[in-house]
Amino acid sequence: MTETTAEALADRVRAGELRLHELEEHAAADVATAARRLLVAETVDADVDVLGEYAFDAAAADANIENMIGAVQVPLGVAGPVAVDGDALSGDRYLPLATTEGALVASINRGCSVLNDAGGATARVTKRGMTRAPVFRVADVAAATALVEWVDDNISELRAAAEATTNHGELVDVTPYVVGNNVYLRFRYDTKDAMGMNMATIATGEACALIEAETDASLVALSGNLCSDKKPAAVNAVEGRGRSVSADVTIPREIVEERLHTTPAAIAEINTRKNLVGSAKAGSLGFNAHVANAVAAMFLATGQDEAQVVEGANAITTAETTPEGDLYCSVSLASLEVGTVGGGTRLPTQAAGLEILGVRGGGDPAGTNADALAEAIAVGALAGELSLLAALGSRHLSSAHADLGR
Ligand SMILES: CC(C)(COP(=O)([O-])OP(=O)([O-])OC[C@H]1O[C@@H](n2cnc3c(N)ncnc32)[C@H](O)[C@@H]1OP(=O)([O-])[O-])[C@@H](O)C(=O)NCCC(=O)NCCSC(=O)C[C@@](C)(O)CC(=O)[O-]
Ligand SMILES: NC(=O)C1=CN([C@@H]2O[C@H](COP(=O)(O)OP(=O)(O)OC[C@H]3O[C@@H](n4cnc5c(N)ncnc54)[C@H](OP(=O)(O)O)[C@@H]3O)[C@@H](O)[C@H]2O)C=CC1
Repeated sequence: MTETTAEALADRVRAGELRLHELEEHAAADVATAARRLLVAETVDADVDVLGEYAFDAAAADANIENMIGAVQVPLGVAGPVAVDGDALSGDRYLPLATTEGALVASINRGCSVLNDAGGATARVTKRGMTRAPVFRVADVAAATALVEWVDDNISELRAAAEATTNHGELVDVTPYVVGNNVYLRFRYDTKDAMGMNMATIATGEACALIEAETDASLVALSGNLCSDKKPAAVNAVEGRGRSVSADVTIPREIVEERLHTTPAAIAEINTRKNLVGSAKAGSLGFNAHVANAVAAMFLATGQDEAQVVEGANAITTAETTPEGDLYCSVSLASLEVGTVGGGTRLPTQAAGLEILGVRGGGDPAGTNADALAEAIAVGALAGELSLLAALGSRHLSSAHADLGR
C-alpha cells in the first residue's frame, strides 16, 4: 500500500473518486480514520480533533467498527475491592466501571464496602445458554406440529450441523413455539467464554439449511425475535439468556444503621413498595432500582455489546429482615449476555478492564471466565441496589447527586 496523507485521501473522496467506507483499502487504518474525521468536521465547520486522541491502533478495531472517525472516551473508575464468593470468581476484586453519571461509582463503592463489612457477597451462575430463534413459514397448524415433531426426531442431525461451524459452541436444546402457520425454534447454545451471538447465529444458519432441505418449512428470518436480542422481552426474563446469575448477602443490622444510615426494615419496605409493587404497576420487566447502571458501566469497561444492557437489566431485587433483625438482600439477573473472548473484548482498553477482574480471554475449563465476569457484575449490581435503596431510606438520593453528580 502506498503511503498517503489524510488530507490527500479526503481530497479523493471530495473528488468522488473514493467512497467514505473504502479508505482502508488505500491507506493505513489510522490515516483513513483521520481523513474521515476531516470530512465530517468540514460539514459542520467544527473542531472534532479530540476524537482522534485514542489509545489504540485503529487497525485493532477493524472487526468492531466501520467508517471509523475516532473514539469517544468514557471515564473509568473502580469500586472495591469487594470480597466475592462465587463458583468461578473468588477473592477480593476491583470492579471496573465506565460511566458519566456522577455519584454512581461512589454508590457502588459504598455498597462494596458494606458487602465487605458483612463478610462479602455470594454469587452463582444458575443457567447458561445463548439463543437464536429463526421463524419458519409452514402451510398450517398441522404442518407446524409436523415440523415440531421433525425437530424432536432429528435433534442429533441438527446438533451435528450446528456444531460443525464452531470449535467451542454446543447446542443444548431447541424449544419450539407455534403461532398459526409460524414456527419459531429457539436454539440454545453453551457458548463457553464467548457472549456467542455471532457463534449462535452462524450455527443456527446451518441448522436452518438442514431443516429447509428436509422439510416443507420455509425460513422467513434467521432471527424471529423470540431469541430475544436487544429488546425488552419476557421470554428472557423467564427462560434466561446468556447467563442467569444471582448474588446475595446478609448484613448485620448495626452495619446497615452505621454504614447505610437506615434500617433493615426500611430497606425491605422500600424494596417491596418500589421495586416490586411499583414495578408491577408500571408494567416493568425490571423489578429492581438501577441494575442497568452496574451492568452498563461494567459492559462498557469490559467490551461487552452495550445494546444488551436491555436484557442485562432483567433483574429482580429482594430484601427482607431476618428473624434476628438483620438484612437479607439479593439480586437475580435473568439474562446477562457476557463474554471474555471475541467482540469488543479484543480492544486494548476493554481487555485491560477484563484484566482488572482477572478474567481476560478463555477460561480453564472454557466458560469459567465468562461465568466469573457474570458473577462480578451481579455483585456490582447488588452493591448498587443496596446503596441506592439505603439512600432512598435515608433521603440522601437528591443530596448525593447535588454533591457529586452536578
Ligand atoms: C453518595 C453516597 C455514596 C454518600 O454516602 P455516605 O454514606 O453519606 O458517604 P460517606 O462519605 O459516609 O462514605 C461511605 C462510603 O461511600 C463510598 N464513597 C463515598 N463517597 C465516595 C466518593 N466520592 N468516591 C468513591 N467512593 C465514595 C465509600 O465506600 C465510603 O466508605 P469509605 O471507603 O470512606 O469507608 C450515597 O449517598 C449514595 O450512594 N447515594 C445514592 C446514589 C446512587 O445510588 N445513585 C445511583 C444512580 S441513581 C439512577 O441512576 C437511577 C434512579 C435513581 O433513577 C433509579 C430509580 O428510579 O430508583
Ligand atoms: N450475528 C449477530 O446476529 C449478532 C452479533 N453480535 C455481535 O457478536 C459479537 C459476539 O459474538 P461472539 O460469537 O461471542 O464472538 P465472535 O464472533 O468474536 O467469536 C468468538 C469466537 O472465539 C472463539 N473462541 C476462542 N476461545 C473461546 C472460548 N474459550 N470460549 C468460546 N469461544 C472461544 C470461538 O471460535 P469457535 O466458534 O471456532 O469455537 C468463537 O466463535 C459481538 O461483536 C456482538 O456485538 C451481537 C448481536 C447479534
